[in-house]
Amino acid sequence: MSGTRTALNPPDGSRAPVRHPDAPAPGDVLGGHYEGCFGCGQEHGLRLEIRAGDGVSVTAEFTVDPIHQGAPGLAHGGVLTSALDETLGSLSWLQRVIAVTGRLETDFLRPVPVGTVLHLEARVTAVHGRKIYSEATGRIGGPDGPVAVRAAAVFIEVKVDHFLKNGRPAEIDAALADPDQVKLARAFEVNP
Ligand SMILES: CCCCCCCC/C=C\CCCCCCCC(=O)SCCNC(=O)CCNC(=O)[C@H](O)C(C)(C)COP(=O)(O)OP(=O)(O)OC[C@H]1O[C@@H](n2cnc3c(N)ncnc32)[C@H](O)[C@@H]1OP(=O)(O)O
Repeated sequence: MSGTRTALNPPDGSRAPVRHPDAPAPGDVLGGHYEGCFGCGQEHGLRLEIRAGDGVSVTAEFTVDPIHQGAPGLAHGGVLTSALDETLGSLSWLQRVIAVTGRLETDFLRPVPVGTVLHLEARVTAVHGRKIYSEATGRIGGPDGPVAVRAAAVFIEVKVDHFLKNGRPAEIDAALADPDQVKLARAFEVNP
C-alpha cells in the first residue's frame, strides 16, 4: 500500500475550489440527487439531509439508530464511512459538477454509540483536472464536539454517460422517465 496517501494529496498545479454562482445559499437543504440513493434517499438507508455551508462546504446530522450497529451498541464503521461518502459526494451541488468517489480513507478516532447524533461537515480543499480533493469530519456532542470520524477523499468528475453506460437498465429507464432527474443531471453537466 505504499504511496496510497499520495493519491489523497493535491498535486502541484491544483487550484482552489470555486463555489458555483448558482449554488444554494448557506443553510439551504440541498435535496437528494436520486430517491433510490442509500445515502440521501428519504425512503430507506441513511436518509441524510445535507445543507450548504460557506465556500465549498456542506453540513449534515446523522442519527445512529439500532440498525446501524456493528458491535453491540456501537455504529458500524462501514455505515459511518457511507455517511461520510454521501456528505462528501454532496459537495458536487456547490460546484455544479457530477462526481463519483475515486478514493476514500476513513480514520475512526472514537466509538460512536447508538443514539448519537453525528455532526458531519465536508469541504473541498483543491481541484486538479477532473480530480476533486475533499475532507470530512463527524463530531459527537455538537458541531464543535470531538471528532469521532474523519475522511479524506478524491472524487472524479464524470458526465451523465457514466450512469447511462454503467447503471442497471431498470433504474436508468426510471430515472430517464423522471423529468426532474434528467433536468438535474443535465443542469450539472452543462453548467461547469
Ligand atoms: C439522466 C439520468 C441519469 C442519472 C443521473 C444521476 C445523477 C447523479 C448525480 C450524482 C451522483 C453522485 C453519487 C454520489 C454517491 C456518493 C458517492 C459515491 O459513493 S459514488 C460510487 C462509488 N464510486 C464509483 O463507483 C466510481 C467507480 N470508478 C469509476 O467509475 C472510474 O474508476 C472513475 C470514473 C472514477 C475514473 O475512471 P475514468 O476512466 O473516467 O478516469 P481515469 O483516467 O481513470 O482517472 C481520471 C483521473 O482521476 C485519477 N483517479 C482515478 N481513480 C482514482 C483513485 N481511485 N484515486 C486517486 N485518483 C484517481 C486518475 O489518476 C486520473 O488522474 P489524472 O487526470 O491522470 O491526473
